[in-house]
Amino acid sequence: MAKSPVRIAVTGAAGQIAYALIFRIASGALLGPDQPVILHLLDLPQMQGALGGVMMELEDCAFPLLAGMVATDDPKTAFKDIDIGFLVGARPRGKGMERKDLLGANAEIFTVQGRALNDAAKRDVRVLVVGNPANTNAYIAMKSAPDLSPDCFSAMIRLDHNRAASMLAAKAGVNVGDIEKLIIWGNHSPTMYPDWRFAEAGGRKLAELVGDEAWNRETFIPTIGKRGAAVIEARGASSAASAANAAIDQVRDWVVGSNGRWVSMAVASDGGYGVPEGIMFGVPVTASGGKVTRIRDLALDEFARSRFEITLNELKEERAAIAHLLK
Ligand SMILES: NC(=O)C1=CN([C@@H]2O[C@H](COP(=O)(O)OP(=O)(O)OC[C@H]3O[C@@H](n4cnc5c(N)ncnc54)[C@H](O)[C@@H]3O)[C@@H](O)[C@H]2O)C=CC1
Ligand SMILES: O=C([O-])CC(=O)C(=O)O
Repeated sequence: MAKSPVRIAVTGAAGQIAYALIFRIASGALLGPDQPVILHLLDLPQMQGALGGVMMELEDCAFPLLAGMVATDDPKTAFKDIDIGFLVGARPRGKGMERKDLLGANAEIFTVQGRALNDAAKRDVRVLVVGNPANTNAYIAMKSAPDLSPDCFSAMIRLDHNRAASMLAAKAGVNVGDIEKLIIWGNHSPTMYPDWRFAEAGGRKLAELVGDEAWNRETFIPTIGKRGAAVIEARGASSAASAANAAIDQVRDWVVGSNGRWVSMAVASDGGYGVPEGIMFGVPVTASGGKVTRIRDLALDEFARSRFEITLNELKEERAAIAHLLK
C-alpha cells in the first residue's frame, strides 16, 4: 500500500538555501524513493511572487513523490500539521560579519515561528534550525514552544561535521565515507570544537594516521571554524548547496536513521558534559525514527576541555543576549 504523505515545511522558501533544498526533498533524497511529501513553503509577503516561480519549477520537475504544495506568508498556515520543519528563513551574514551579529536581526523570527509551531505542528514534529545564529535561534524556537518536547528541535551543525570529514579525509588519504566517530562540539561559529580524537577510518585512528597534533590545533580546527567566512569571501554569498546538503543529511539521519554511526547534532542539552539544560549544543549522537541517543561520558583532556569551555561560554552569552525576548 502506498505510504501517506509526510508534510514538510521549509521557511525562507524563496531564498538560496531553499532553492538547493526543496527540489532534493521533492525528489526523495530526504525520506527515500517511496515516501510522498507535501511541501509547506513559507516566505515573506514581498517574496510570494518569487516563491510562485519556485513552485512553477517544482511542477515542471514532475516529481512523482510531490503530493502537494502550500505557499504562504503566515507561519501558522505553514506549520499546520507538519511532521518536519526546516527553519531556513533568516538574514544571512555578509563579509566581515560574525554569525552572532545576526542575533538582533533574526532572533524575533524564531519567537514568532516557535509559537506558531507550538500551536499548529504535529506533537512529534522534528524541526531543524538552519538560519543563523542557528544554535541560539533553535533555543529561542524551542523555548517559544512550551507544549512541544525539547526533543522536537535541533540546530544544524552537520555542515561543520561534513567540512571536517572532507578535510580529514584529504589529509589522511582515506575515503570520506569511511570516517566514523568525528565530533563537532558546541556552537555553529568559529568557537566550535572539531574533535578528531575518536575519529577513525577502516578501524584506524585518524589522529594516528595524520600524526601531527600541531596540524590539528593550528590548521584543522581554525580552518573548519572559519570555513563559512571563506566561502562568503570567495562566492560573495554564504554557503547554499552545501548547507542544503547538510540539512538533508542531518534530518535524514535523525528521522530515517544514522545506522549506528555517530553524527554531530546540536540538540537541547540534558545536562550531559556539564552543559546547562536546554542550551543547543553540538554533540555526538546516533539517531533513528526521530529519536536521538547521545554518546555519553567521552573523556575530555585538558585541551579538549578548554575548547569545550570556549564554545559553551559563547552559547551562554548568546542565551543571555536574547533572554528578554523569552519573557
Ligand atoms: N546553520 C548553517 O550551517 C548555515 C546557516 N545559514 C543561514 O541560513 C539562513 C538563510 O540563508 P540563505 O538562504 O542563503 O539566505 P537568503 O537571503 O537567500 O534567503 C533567506 C530567505 O528567508 C526569507 N525570510 C526572511 N525572514 C523570514 C521570515 N520571518 N519568515 C520566512 N521567511 C523569511 C527571505 O525573504 C529570503 O527569501 C541565513 O541566516 C544563513 O546565515 C547559511 C549556511 C549554513
Ligand atoms: O558562514 C555563514 O554565514 C553561513 C554559514 O553558516 C556557513 O557557511 O557555515
